[in-house]
Amino acid sequence: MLGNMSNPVKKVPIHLQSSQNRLLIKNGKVVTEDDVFDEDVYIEDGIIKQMGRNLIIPGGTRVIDARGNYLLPGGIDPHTHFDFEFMGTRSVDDFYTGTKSAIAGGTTMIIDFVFPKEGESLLDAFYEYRRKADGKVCCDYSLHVCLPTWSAHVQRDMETLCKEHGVNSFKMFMAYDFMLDDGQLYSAFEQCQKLGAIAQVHAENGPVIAKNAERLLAQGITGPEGHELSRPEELEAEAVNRACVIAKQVDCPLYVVHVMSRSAAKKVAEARDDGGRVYGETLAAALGTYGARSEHECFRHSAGHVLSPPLRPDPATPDCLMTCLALDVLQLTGSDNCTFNKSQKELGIENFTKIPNGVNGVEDRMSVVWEKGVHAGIISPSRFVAVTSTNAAKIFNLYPKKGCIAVGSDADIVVWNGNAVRTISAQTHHQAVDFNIFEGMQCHGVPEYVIVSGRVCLEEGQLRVAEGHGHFVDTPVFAPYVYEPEKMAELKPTRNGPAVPAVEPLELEDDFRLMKVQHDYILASTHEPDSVHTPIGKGARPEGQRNIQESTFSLSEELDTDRKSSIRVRNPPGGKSSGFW
Ligand SMILES: NC(=O)NCCC(=O)O
Ligand SMILES: [Zn+2]
Ligand SMILES: [Zn+2]
Repeated sequence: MLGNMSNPVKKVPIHLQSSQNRLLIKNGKVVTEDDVFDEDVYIEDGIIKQMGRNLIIPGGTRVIDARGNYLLPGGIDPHTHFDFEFMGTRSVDDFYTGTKSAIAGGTTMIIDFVFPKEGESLLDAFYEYRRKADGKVCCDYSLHVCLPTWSAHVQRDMETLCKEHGVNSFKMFMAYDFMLDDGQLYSAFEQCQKLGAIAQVHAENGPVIAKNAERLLAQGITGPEGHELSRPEELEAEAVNRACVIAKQVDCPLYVVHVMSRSAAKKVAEARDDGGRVYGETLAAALGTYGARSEHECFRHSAGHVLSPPLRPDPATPDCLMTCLALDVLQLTGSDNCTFNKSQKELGIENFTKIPNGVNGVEDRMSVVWEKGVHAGIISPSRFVAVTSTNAAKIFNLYPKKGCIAVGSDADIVVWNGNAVRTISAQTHHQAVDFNIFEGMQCHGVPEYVIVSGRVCLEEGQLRVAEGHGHFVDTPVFAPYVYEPEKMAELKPTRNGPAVPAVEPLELEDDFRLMKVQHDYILASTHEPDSVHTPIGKGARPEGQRNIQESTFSLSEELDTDRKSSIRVRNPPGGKSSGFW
């Protein structure tokens, strides 16, 4: 007997009857950082095994029809803070809710930050984060390590972390009580360079912020509006510049986390023009919203938008930062997901300096970047892939295991419907936090399927994550993209497999078209047929969308020769951006 009403035999969904470790995704448009092409993708045991048409595959393989949709490499969020003790409280999204939400939005890997408590060694803090995360993560993850102090012990632990624990990035703060001074930054950068690691900076001028805050509080400005007033964008730009100058002294690659303003982005561009190995990350928050909301009368609402560096009041900032991503002035997007509920934000109800700093974004980053970038006509789908996935994989030495769809790579794939629309809301998001800075935003770009290491975790709106399914992934030192960029051509996977002979870079004309939008220039990949990619150009924007000219920034009338060559090679340590500003 098969079963009865009191003891029914569970009906097994058809797709689970086939072997769960084999999957064929058919009829999708594979998007890479520099191409879009029609190929099927066959996955076995979590790895992409074959790509092409008319593949010969074993019987019993589950088939997903991705017709009309893109296949994107799963997003890599290089900046999250799950289960983070900070400003007298703890962020509410932990490694389970955080990675679950990431997957719901099309992100299949995160990189979090180990933050040592007072008196705790870097190594003990690292072990503690591994304990917190392993067993909870629903997708793969890696760890950066923060340096809240500087000492010989810290220096030794950095070496151990790099040599024995798969860490290749260290974050230093130029603000907060735990900031390093310039001499300490110099020493920390020097150690990073020696180890083949990447130095990351939170760039703000801490001492000047403290003075500003003191003055504002004395004037009776105690509410959330004091946050941005105490941290104007020139203090961000000054610190970015200082960090770049110090890194240059010791030839250390520098990654500027959360670039939040036009002024700071300009400093990143200048450092890159000057030959510096400098990489800039901006946030979904900075691209999807701006700072006017900190004047909102409701404390929850304005405090909910408090992060550092702050959202900027200039409404042109989001488009400016997106254009910086388009032009490779900035290379990647993170979320800086660091979420606090109403009662936690209220720790600062009488004093804005005590509002726990942080916002959401891990779930919505992909949709926000698609909406404000691709749908708005500023970046192509290929550039979207670069700034949401591939560049993070390259900088942190995870490529080509992560960050691309290629034979031999991990099967972290998103079947992405660029035309479907969803409305972001705290009522429907998967995060633990009770607020969403993107509340009400309509986003084109919805993941139809999210495949994490070969496992289908999202389909038909149903999220089926597995707690503990993810693994810690080592980030080896001396990332070729950072330390030996000339080797990148050898690493680039072909459609048939990982090993390739070096290829000549494409000529500019083959790779991009330069289009004039009234008085502004936009770069767009020429690889997408117009049938799948919104054409960019004067009058070509879908109805109701803002023309780029409404922003207060504009690009130069002509890009100079150096700029063109820097665009051609995509990652131009030293490519010029003169004329952009
Ligand atoms: N960004 C922020 O306000 N909170 C998280 C900590 C940090 O990244 O500085
Ligand atoms: Zn920071
Ligand atoms: Zn952060």
